[in-house]
Amino acid sequence: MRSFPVTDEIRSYAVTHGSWRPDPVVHELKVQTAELGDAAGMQIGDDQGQLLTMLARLIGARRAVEVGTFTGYSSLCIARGLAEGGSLLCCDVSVEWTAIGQRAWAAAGLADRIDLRIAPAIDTLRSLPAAQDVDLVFIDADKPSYAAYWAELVPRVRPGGLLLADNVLWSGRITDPEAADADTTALRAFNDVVASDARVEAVVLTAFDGLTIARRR
Ligand SMILES: C[S@@+](CC[C@H](N)C(=O)[O-])C[C@H]1O[C@@H](n2cnc3c(N)ncnc32)[C@H](O)[C@@H]1O
Repeated sequence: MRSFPVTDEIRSYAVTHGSWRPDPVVHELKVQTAELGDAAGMQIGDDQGQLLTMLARLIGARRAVEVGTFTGYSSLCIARGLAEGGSLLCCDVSVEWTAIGQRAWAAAGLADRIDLRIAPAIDTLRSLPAAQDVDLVFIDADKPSYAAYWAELVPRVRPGGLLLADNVLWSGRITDPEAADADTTALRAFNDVVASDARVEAVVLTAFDGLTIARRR
């Protein structure tokens, strides 16, 4: 088994050898996000963004749901991978952060594909129709609610659809016996829920901050 530390240089090399390289819209979005200070660390990287686009393309996603939008970069990556006529429902509680995203989506010509709901995500998800017609889900919000989001979303994902959950290895703290904070504890419980859920088949990528990819049976 080979593994090595992924430096910024390696990540940049990888991204420039993939499709969907950062363009001026993405550059401006990153500049505005960086101005937020520490919060900017919540934004996914370009390599993960390319993967989101590719996964959406691979399954021909038309209906997608994102839980945790922040300044809209992951949403932009999902939206650009949607099939013609596709739509993305975005859930967040921050008007300030998502306003940055809305400007980027408009500049990228993707605004008409994205429906932003400002409310606690659990309320938005519970208000969705029960129909099993969602193709792709990306969970990247408050960690203690991951299991509740999962419970709402799994029944709504169509067979062959994907549920993705970010940060599931939590910078390695997930296996640190000294780590007993609420987020780490919740992520451990969430990972156990996914691993024992017979409705999906799942893999936990050790890339990024840990990404679960679960395929609905
Ligand atoms: C890690 S950030 C999302 C990052 C984003 N996916 C990206 O890559 O740019 C988490 C987001 O979840 C949102 N959030 C936290 N608690 C929430 C809740 N209960 N309901 C909806 N959104 C929530 C925060 O406002 C924040 O924007």
